[in-house]
Order: sequence, then C-alpha cells, then structure tokens
Amino acid sequence: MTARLSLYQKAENELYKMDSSVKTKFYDFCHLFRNDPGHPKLDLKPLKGDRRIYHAKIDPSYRALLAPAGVGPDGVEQWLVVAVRHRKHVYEELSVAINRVTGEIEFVDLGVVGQSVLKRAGIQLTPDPAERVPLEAAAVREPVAVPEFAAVSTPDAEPSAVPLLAACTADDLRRLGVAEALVEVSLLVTSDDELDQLVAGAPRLTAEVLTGLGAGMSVEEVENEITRPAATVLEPGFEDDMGAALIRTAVTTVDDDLRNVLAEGDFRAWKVYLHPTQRKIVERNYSGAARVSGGPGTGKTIVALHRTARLAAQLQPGRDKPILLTTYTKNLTADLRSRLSSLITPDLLARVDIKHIDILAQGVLNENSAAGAQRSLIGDAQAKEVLGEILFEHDPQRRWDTEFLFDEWEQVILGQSLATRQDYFKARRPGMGRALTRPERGSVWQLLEQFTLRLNSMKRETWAQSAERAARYEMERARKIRERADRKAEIGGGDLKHLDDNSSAIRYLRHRYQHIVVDEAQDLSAAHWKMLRAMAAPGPNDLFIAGDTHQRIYDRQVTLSTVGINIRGKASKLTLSYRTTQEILDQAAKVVGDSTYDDLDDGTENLSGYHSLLRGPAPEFVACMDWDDEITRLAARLKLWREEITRPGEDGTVRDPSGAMAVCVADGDMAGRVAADLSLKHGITTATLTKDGPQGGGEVHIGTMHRFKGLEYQKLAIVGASDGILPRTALIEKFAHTDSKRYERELKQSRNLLFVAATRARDALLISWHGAPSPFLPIH
Ligand SMILES: Nc1ncnc2c1ncn2[C@@H]1O[C@H](COP(=O)(O)OP(=O)(O)OP(=O)(O)O)[C@@H](O)[C@H]1O
Repeated sequence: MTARLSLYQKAENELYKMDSSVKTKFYDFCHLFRNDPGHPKLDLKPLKGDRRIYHAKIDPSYRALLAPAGVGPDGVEQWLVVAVRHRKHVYEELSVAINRVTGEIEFVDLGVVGQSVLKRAGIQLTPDPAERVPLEAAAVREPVAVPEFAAVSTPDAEPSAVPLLAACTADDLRRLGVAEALVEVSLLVTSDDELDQLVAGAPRLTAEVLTGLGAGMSVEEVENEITRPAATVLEPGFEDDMGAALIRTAVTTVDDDLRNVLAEGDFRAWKVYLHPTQRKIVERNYSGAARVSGGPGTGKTIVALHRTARLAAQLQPGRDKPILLTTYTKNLTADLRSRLSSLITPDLLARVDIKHIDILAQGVLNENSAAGAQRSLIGDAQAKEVLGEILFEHDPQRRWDTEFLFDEWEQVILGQSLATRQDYFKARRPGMGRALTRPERGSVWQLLEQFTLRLNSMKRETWAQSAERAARYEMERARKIRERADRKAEIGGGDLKHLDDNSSAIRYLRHRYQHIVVDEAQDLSAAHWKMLRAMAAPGPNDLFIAGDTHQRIYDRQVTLSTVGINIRGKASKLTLSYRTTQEILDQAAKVVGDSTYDDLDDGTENLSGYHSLLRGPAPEFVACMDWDDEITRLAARLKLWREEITRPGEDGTVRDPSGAMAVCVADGDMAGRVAADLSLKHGITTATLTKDGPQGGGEVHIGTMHRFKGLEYQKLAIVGASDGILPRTALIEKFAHTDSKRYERELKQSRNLLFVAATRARDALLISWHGAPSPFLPIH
C-alpha cells in the first residue's frame, strides 16, 4: 500500500444509494488508488477552483473527489474521498476547508444551495476544465448541472422577500460554525424550501446551526445548544493542518472490508458516526453517576450502547460480567443485545450482563429464597381484587376505596420503601391528592398490612412488591460489604480472619457490578433505583442513565437524589433527532408542550432545541365518521404506503415492506379489532406486538401504545385517537372530583403515551379518530 484512503461520512452515505455497478467500480478504484495514486488510469488532478481537491477517474462517467491529508506516522500518504460524482457535477466551486469550530474537514458543494439563491448571490457554477465535454467547451460559462439532491426546483423567491435569517449577521454565522463558503449564501435564503435544500446538502454543523436558526432559535440558543457542544480546542495554524483535521473528522478507513460496509448501508451509521455531542457523553469520565436526556430519537439508546462498549473495552481481562446493561421494557432487551453484539467482539460482549430490570430483581429474589419459598407474580388488576376483598372484610363502613389504597401503597409505601408504621407516619406524600391525618394513616397502614399478609399467604406478590423486596436484599448486601470494608480500614487493611463475620459467604461478598448502564430510565421505580444503586460500589462511572421524562408512561416519578444517586453536574442533553422528520417532531412536541416535566431529580426538563435535519410530509390528522370509515381509510393508506415502500429503487431493488409500517392503538381490544378488520375486510396481514416482540408473520405491526416504546417504523398510523380513549375518561373521570392530583397524573400519562406513539414514525404519520378528537391532538 502506498496510500491510505478514508471515506468522508457524506460520501459514504451517498455511495449507499448509488447503483451497484458504480459501487463495484468504486471498490476497484480504491484498490488501484491504495497501491498507486499516480497510476495513469486514475488521472489524478487538482481541481481548478480549490487546489485542495483532486479528482480521479472511477470510470468514464464517475469521478472520486479527494483531499490530500498529509502523511501518516508510518510515512504513508493519506487521502480522503470527499465525494463520488458524475463528471457533469464536477465544477470549480467545490471546496474543502477545516471548520473553525469543530476542526473537522468539511466538503462544501455550492450545488446544494439551489439555483434561486445562487442566482441572487450572482454565482454561476463552472464546469472544471478537465471535465468539460466537447460541446460544453464551446460555451465555457454554461451553468453546470447540480447534483441530484439539489435539483429540486425551488420557485424563485420574490426579489423583495425578506431573508429568513435576517436577525443574524455573517459574523454570527461564522461564530456559530457555518462553513465559510456557505455564510453569505445562507443570508440570502428567503424561504423554508430554500433553507431545507441548503440544509440537506450542507456539512453537519452548518446544517444543524441553520436548522436551529430557521426553527426560530436565537443566536445565543444555537451557540449554547449546538455550537458549544461540538466545539474543540484548536491550535493556531489548524486551518492548514489537514493531517490533524483528518483525525478529528468522522471517516471510514477504506480497507478490504469496504464491500461489507457499503452493503450494510444506512443500518451501520449509528455504529460508526457519533454526533460530537453524543461522542463527548460517551467518552467522558464521570466522578459518579451521570445522566443523558433528550427527546425521542436523539440517540440516547445509541449513546448507552457506545458507553457500554467503551466501558467493556477498558475492563481488565477476566471471565466475570462487571457491566450491567438494563432497560425497563422487556422487548427492548433483545434489541439491546443484538445491537451491542454488532458493536463489540464476542469476548467483550461476554463481559456484559444484559437484563430486563424485572428479570434482574427476580434473580435477586431467587438467590435469596429457599427452595419452594418463592412467590409467584400477580398482576395489578388481580391484586386489586384481593385488596377489594380485604376492604370488604375489614372496612365495613366503606371509608376507603380500592384504587386510592392501591395507589397509596405503590406510590408512597413501596415507592419510598417504608418498612414500619412509624416511617409511614413521617413520610412525605408528594403528588398525592388527598391529605391524610395521623389516625387515617394508621388505618391505611393496618388495611395494607392485612392485604400484604393475604398476598403472602397466597404466595403471591406484585411486580412492584418484588422489586421492593429485591432492593432490600441488595441494600443489605451492600451494607455488609461496606461494613466489612470499614472494619478492614479500621484495622489498617490486612485480613479479617480473627473477626466473627469471616464466613466465606461474607468474605467473598462483592458488589455485583462495576458499571451499570440504564436505558428507558424514566419508568423505573424507586425500588428499582435502590436495587441498582446497591449493586455497584459508588465510584467513577458507576451508573450511566439514559431517559426522557416526556416519555414516562407508567405512574412513577423518582427524584434520584432521594435514592442515593447524585447526577448533579453530570447531566447532558441530546437535541438532534435522527429518527423523526421536523414535521412530525413539531406536531408531537405540541402534544406535551404545555406540561411541566421533571429531570429525574429536583429540576425540570423541556424539549428546547429539539430538532431534526430530516424533512418529510406533514402528519395527517383525519376525522372519520365511524369505526368502519376509520378502518377503510387506514387500509387505503396502508396500501398506498406499501406501494411507496416497494417501488423499485434506482438499481432495481425492491424493499420488503414487512415491519416498515405499524398501527398503534390505545388498548389490546382495539388492537385485536383492527387486526381482524384489516385482515378480513381488506386483505392486509398483521403481526401483533407483544412483550416478546412481534408475533405472527404479517406485514403490518399492530400494538398498544405501551408496546411501541423504544421502537421505530418508517410509516405509522395511530387510530382511535378519540376523546374518551385518550384519555380513558371512563376510568379516570372519578379522580377529577376525588383526587385532583391523581387526575392530573393520569392525564399526563395519557398525553405522554400519545407523544411516545407519534414519535415512533420516521417519515410518515397518520392520526385518525371518529367522534370527538382527543384533546391532546395538536389540532385544537
Ligand atoms: N450518530 C448516529 N448516526 C446515525 N444514526 C443514529 C445516530 N444516533 C442515533 N441514530 C439513529 O436514530 C434512531 C434513534 O436512536 P435511539 O433509539 O438511540 O434514540 P432514543 O433517544 O433512545 O429514542 P427514544 O427515546 O425514542 O427511545 C435509531 O435508528 C438510531 O440508529
């Protein structure tokens, strides 16, 4: 090898979409170039406009555009492929520069700006002399064809139209990190279409900054939320050091595996290119517990996975599993496992325990229960029946209501792990609507004691109860470890052979994990947190927590500092959605817009700065006459979407529509009805989303909103979004009069559910209803 070749991220993304014949020729090109960049067949020449860019022949029609990036430590010259273009798109105004904020190499193609803005700026793209076809040679200044993604015709904006970014100056844009070649033209943009076109082709930081400004963020907000997190410290003279800039740039090294890389296409992107904000969060060393927040699709799970991979790579060799990766949602555990296994080698994967939080708690209970003494789990609905029986027997005056007592038990007694009556008398009851006097607390405690005794006698317990019991065992275990360590410290280290607690069980007691990574953290209960806290010794990088409280769909609000987890000063936020289009995101954000959300601690959280660079059709809101009408319209839309998905691509390949579309409903009964009607009346096959993933082999996934957490679909329909269903008025109306705080909590949960559901869609979203629409829909 005489040259090392790397692939710029945007070039790689463009290559995924190219015809396979071009890809094959590109592999051959790379092979030849790495062996001899000066090979005459390649015809490597600098571009006339920017001599930092060279073009080389892939075949008679296609060109690789390359930037030389110094010489590596081994003396091998380094080249970066910044684009692969048809020769008619190679023109003098292409440029390469080093960004003044990120220090990354950026390729700027003015073709992305769109004809209307170029015209306003008085810029005419000129074919590179070496690429002029003979006919064009006669008309030297004929405008060049611009690349396909920029060829969308934008109507000429009115000459007098006000620039979209009128509130900014060129210096502001420079300071925010907009690529120099795009500063002046950005200020000439006068419509959203023009801005979208510019953003679609601009380098990453420029695209984000312009999107933020276009969405109405102030220069200061963009600086704080977009530019600063992406900034790096740069030495004087950095502008000319392409070798150093290459190290800072997200690239793929071209080696013999390139064929597999390109075959994996877009599915691979998350493994390789972390956004600078994501990367910083992944790579930072934290003195203790840390947290990442961010709206749906901003890559919290991706960050959690990379964080796990990084921690695993830093482990001392061994055979144990010092890292726990856990999540609240059962069907996401399998997804975490498969993603992590594609990110790290099997030997590192073997060091990570990937477990659903309830399975983890069950493991602790099994370990601590004598054979035959285990309790089986009971669902909340059944447990409430048992509580109802207790009330029937012990509360003849009907002073207490089952719902109220069950809520008090889960939220206050289990929620705060209150072990004694005295603890309960002293407990604060935040978020609980009805105040309780001391005698009332006494009576509540007595009834709930009867209730738990009854469950015990049945050898049953609820999920919440089992989590709480597991937390107690783990806290006790942690206490023993701490006590032993303290005693050891007291006697100045050495062995504790002479002490009473030297049984091997205690002697070899260790914390279960060195690092714990938690995804979907917003739904964990206080007991879960106490268990996790006790499972890892407090210390650097002990807990890494990813979650978004706007997506909390179970009634649990925990302040981490009250369960011994201190994230203050170690919390970061992601704002760029990789999943959802800006159009969907705008509407979804309105669903939760007015409510206040906690930050898993004492503060509040909001979605400010949440944005996307993806564009697509506006979500559709469809009022239907009745159920039949709703299903008929749904079926028609699913068929249309199917047609779009299966339309042959440029290279003739046809995508399999299975699992690309989904229908989301409020409850299981409705899911069944939709599946039956789609199949019987419209011939559409479906698969039902269960705890263990989709069941049944049909094309369209159907499930309740709870099941959609953490998932994503190219096209998504939410049906039955009517008032009375969202929220479930029949179930919660009673709280409006008896327990206003509970009522508020129920409303918020419903609102969050709709938010979660709507943000599962990648590029198309349909929401329909019959009767009155849900009050949470952004149509009111
Ligand atoms: N750096 C990246 N490059 C490419 N794709 C990314 C990147 N980060 C995230 N993604 C993609 O964005 C999508 C959303 O990511 P992820 O599921 O991690 O988001 P999230 O914040 O956990 O979402 P949610 O809160 O809705 O569960 C996924 O398809 C993921 O592969």
